[in-house]
Amino acid sequence: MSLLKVEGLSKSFKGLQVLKNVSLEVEPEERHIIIGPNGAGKTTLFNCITGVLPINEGTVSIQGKMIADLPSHTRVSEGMSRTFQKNNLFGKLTVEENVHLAVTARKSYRFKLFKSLLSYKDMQQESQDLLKEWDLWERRNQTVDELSYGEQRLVEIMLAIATKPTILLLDEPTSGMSPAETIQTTKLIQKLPRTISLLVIEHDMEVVFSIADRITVLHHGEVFLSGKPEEIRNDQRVKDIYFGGGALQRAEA
Ligand SMILES: Nc1ncnc2c1ncn2[C@@H]1O[C@H](COP(=O)(O)OP(=O)(O)OP(=O)(O)O)[C@@H](O)[C@H]1O
Repeated sequence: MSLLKVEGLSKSFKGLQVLKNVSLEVEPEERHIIIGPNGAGKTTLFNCITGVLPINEGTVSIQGKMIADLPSHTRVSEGMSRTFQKNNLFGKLTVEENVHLAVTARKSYRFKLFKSLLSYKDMQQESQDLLKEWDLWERRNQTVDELSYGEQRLVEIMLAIATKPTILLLDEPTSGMSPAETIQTTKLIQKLPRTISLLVIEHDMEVVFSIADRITVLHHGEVFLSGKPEEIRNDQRVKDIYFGGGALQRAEA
């Protein structure tokens, strides 16, 4: 059974149809990347899957459970977590305080009946482990506002991981990052445990091809093609219509 299944999803804004009959699946352990030009509807698709926007038609399910009518915040308890294109962090708090809040929120949400059993030390340890795994240990006492944009994006991914998702949606995780930060972030995403399935929007083709098990091409709000990275890379229509050859050729180099 698919972990995430989207079927026949359509979305319009005041008569402008932005998504048309979109269907896609994410299998357990899969790393599924969505590509497509600006305005193709990628972020709108994420907003519909995560419940930030209501959908007009179609279904969204996680492990067979229909979630299209669930409010956005309750989808975390179904194992879904996401990052946004714009940071969603507490800028005046330190990096460690941000991660600690995310860990605490998850634990108190899942175990609210047993609050007295929660160990502050366990949560602190979990926060510190995350900071080390995500190469942010040296930055732990700095406020988020003091970090570079790329580091802030890294913190945001780390906070999404702190909710212990089974499926993680990353919206352009490397956008606005320096080349070095992009390489670092790509490596960290590659190192994520396979117990976290990924659905990722990404423009950087080198990042796409170094992460993807499967790629879906979205074009004018419709699924243009979906397949294994090599099928997408070698598809002449994708090369011609989408990238004019350039982006894919750079990724091949
Ligand atoms: N809230 C909204 N109201 C009206 N139109 C919207 C809204 N959100 C998105 N759109 C329109 O929907 C279309 C798809 O936008 P979307 O941001 O989903 O594309 P995208 O593929 O994520 O683009 P990008 O790669 O630039 O982030 C665009 O034409 C956009 O103007």
